Amino acid sequence: MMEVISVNMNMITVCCGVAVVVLVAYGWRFLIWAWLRPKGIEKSLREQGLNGSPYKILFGDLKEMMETGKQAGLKPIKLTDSIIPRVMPFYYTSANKYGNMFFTWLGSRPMIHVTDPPLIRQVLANYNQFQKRRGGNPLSKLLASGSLIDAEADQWVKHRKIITPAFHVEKLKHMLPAFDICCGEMINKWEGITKGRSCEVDVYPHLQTMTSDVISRTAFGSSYEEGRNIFELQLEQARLVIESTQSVYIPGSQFLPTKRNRRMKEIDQEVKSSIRKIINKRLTVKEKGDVTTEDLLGLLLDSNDKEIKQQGHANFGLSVDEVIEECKLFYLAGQETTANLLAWTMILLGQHMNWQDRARDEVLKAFGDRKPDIDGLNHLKTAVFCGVAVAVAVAVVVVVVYGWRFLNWVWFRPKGIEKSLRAQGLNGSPYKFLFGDLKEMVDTANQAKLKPIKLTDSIVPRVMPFFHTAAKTYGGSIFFTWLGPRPLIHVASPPLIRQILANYNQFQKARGGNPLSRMLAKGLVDAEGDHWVKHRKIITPAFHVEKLKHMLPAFHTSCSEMINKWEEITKGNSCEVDVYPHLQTMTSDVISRTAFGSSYKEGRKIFELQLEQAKLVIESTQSIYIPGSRFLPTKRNRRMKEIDQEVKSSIRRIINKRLMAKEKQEDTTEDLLGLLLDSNDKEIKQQGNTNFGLSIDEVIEECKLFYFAGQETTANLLTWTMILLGQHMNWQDRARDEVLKVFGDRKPDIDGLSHLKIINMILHEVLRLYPPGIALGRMIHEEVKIGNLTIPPGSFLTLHLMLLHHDADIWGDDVDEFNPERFAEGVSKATKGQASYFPFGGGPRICVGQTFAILEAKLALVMILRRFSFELSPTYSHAPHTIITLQPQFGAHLILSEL
Ligand code: HEM
Repeated sequence: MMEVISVNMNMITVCCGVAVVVLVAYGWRFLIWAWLRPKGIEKSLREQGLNGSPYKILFGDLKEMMETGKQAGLKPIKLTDSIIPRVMPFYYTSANKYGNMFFTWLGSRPMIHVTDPPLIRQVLANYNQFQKRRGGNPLSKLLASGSLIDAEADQWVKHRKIITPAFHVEKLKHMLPAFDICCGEMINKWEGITKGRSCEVDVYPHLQTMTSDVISRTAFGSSYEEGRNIFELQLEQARLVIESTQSVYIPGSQFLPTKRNRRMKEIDQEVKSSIRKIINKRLTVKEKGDVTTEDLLGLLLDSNDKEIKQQGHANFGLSVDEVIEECKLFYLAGQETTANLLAWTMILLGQHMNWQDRARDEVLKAFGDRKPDIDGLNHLKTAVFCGVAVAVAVAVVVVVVYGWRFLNWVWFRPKGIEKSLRAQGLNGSPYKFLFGDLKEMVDTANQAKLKPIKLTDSIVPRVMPFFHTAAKTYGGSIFFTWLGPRPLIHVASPPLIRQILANYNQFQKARGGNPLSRMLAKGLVDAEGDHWVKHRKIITPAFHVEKLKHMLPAFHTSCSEMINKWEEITKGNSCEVDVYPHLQTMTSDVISRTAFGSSYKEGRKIFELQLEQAKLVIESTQSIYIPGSRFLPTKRNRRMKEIDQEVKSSIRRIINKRLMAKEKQEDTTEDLLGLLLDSNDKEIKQQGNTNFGLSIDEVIEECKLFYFAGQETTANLLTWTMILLGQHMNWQDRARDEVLKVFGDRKPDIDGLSHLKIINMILHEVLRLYPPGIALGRMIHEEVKIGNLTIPPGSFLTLHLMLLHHDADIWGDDVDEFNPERFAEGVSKATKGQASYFPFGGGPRICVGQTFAILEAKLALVMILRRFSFELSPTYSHAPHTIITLQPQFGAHLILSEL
């Protein structure tokens, strides 16, 4: 139960709170990065006389770049037009406006544009100072990482030194036959198309195939066929990389086992192992003393060997992995560039026939019908070399496409929602960029936790300081604040809360945040729709009071063990004890026994593992959650997976044992697991299909949930009860009198427990003042009406049980006092008929373990009251706070006196 409360209500108040704390911690850094730093840089650049565009928060010029790019791409240009305004429209306009050296903004980073030749020369000459650009989607590194194009500093020097000889003109000479073959194949194809006549051909793909063929042959020579296969794989890889850069890159997402990621890794491995095979073959040939230097790979290996020999150490050479990366790079760097050069050359010569004629004359003069050789080629003057640099702006465009969406999410949408909520008469805090109210929430919570309060103070301002103030400022029963850019609608109005809880399909459990927390609790508490209906139907019978009867002995054993411990501590006298950890152990023991019965010992081990898991989950939510990071093999992640598997396999073992006993017709229905399996069987038989039952995995999740939902909630209820009875001795005496009257020295039974009126009133009052779950969290997936208000999709809802329970208009002026008398005639009398008391939630999703928890608490109180009198110790500090559930921050120190 308590877990349920935690998961649900505190989805908002706690889990989100943690995320908020983390976000806020980085808020200042973010502000510097997104605003203060760029504005400072802009000022300094302008002071130095540089012109440029004014910085616009976060996105800089991205929007304009994207829009002008899109616009320019809409229509072709005239053959006589300059291509610059079409290819780079934003820079073209900026250069016209700001001169030949200026700045614009790539998001919050300045981009300095240099078009002045001496400056460009200076930048290119100082390769160490002006390094290659980095960042973006790391998947693109699958194409060419660790190679020359990507290396810097010493690494670059080494690679360049080894690779350069392979491209020496003397070596290239030997590659002419390969060029010749590839080009011959293309020309044969064209002849096949034209068949001696004229024919339209899109030459671009042909030229691309030809240049890729050239790389396969020149790089891998005799292993040309394998090389071709590698090229095809690299081509597929390039397509996948481009595809992946067209969706927003989420750090860590490359580790997700998506179809695309798996294929990319497969290709990477296949390419590497193919190249490795070629290299190994080549190295074996080399060892035999055969000449292997006719292709780029051979030349590279040769040059590498020479360098190692010259320097006397293998560190000066390239490793096999580095050679592999260089081979991959040959394709990436050498294929499309050359294909483009040839394509533009053909387009221009197709337009300027005089130049085509001049070039042809020159070729015929130089070679006639001879095969072209290197000397002849060097003497061709007309074949103009035009360097092409086309592909640079792609990454920028991708960033820009998503820039607009982000801006909408972080500013325009929340501002629109705020306007619409206010127009409907709802009050709330003004939206603040990106973080909403997160910073204030965290600051006020931290502040409130610093000191304890007086026993007579209201606990609301300490437990939920921000919402308490917000409720006062914006008018109580419904208002809004901001959880980052998402609206958080706070509801503390009894009819509205009833409406929301009744419509469990429209108002679903809050989701999001760190998915690791789902390792703790899935099952019923987390299910929605039909799935929830099925689970709830199967689980409910296990919590029927008739079944719970049989669990009393387990409650009794666990409680006796705790009392024995207290007796050992007090030794017949009085003694101060922090009862909080004892009560926690007791309630966890109760779950182990009631859930797993005869397998109690294994159950206990499972609980310990779950406890460790909870600690690791809390730890993990205290660092920024990076989507996908849970797949990283960190120590914590590995331990969490280990625990998850161990817990699951332990529960699976218990279940299998139970199923075998069932087959032998032994009675196995004495504990929650047995009852659950029984109910599951019945449902399957009734419906005639296993789909209507729970799978073993689902049963496992429900068992885990028993710990998560039932342990801490009940421990807190008992702890606050002891604290309040230790403070209000008159109520402690009245409770003890009742216990002695009903049971005397008898073992408590279910009938007696249901006749404890005073204790019932006390528990109600404790749950009113100290509900283990202080609020319930919900979220809206589609636009919905709450009362007269239209609430937009994506909103979070917080149903404030605690605010309702502490509302003086409902409970009267003594609202903050402990007065169980108010429940003397039942809950509806106490609430004056208003639905204002929800310690166990409400509607169809009301706590399934409510009776279980109350029975357990009653039995424990009976046993404690009969054995001990207790009062608050002078060392007790009153400091209620929430870590998922409402807990005593500094423990529950009581003086226990044996009776
Ligand atoms: C004092 C003790 C407890 C309190 C105050 C409590 C409170 C709650 C609340 C408020 C909810 C509703 C959450 C929501 O609607 O978002 C809930 C649900 C639930 N509780 Fe409890 N709970 C307690 C003990 C237990 C125990 C002992 C168990 C089981 C052993 C349990 C199991 C559950 C489950 C499975 C749900 C989910 C029900 C559903 O979604 O259908 N709870 N609890």
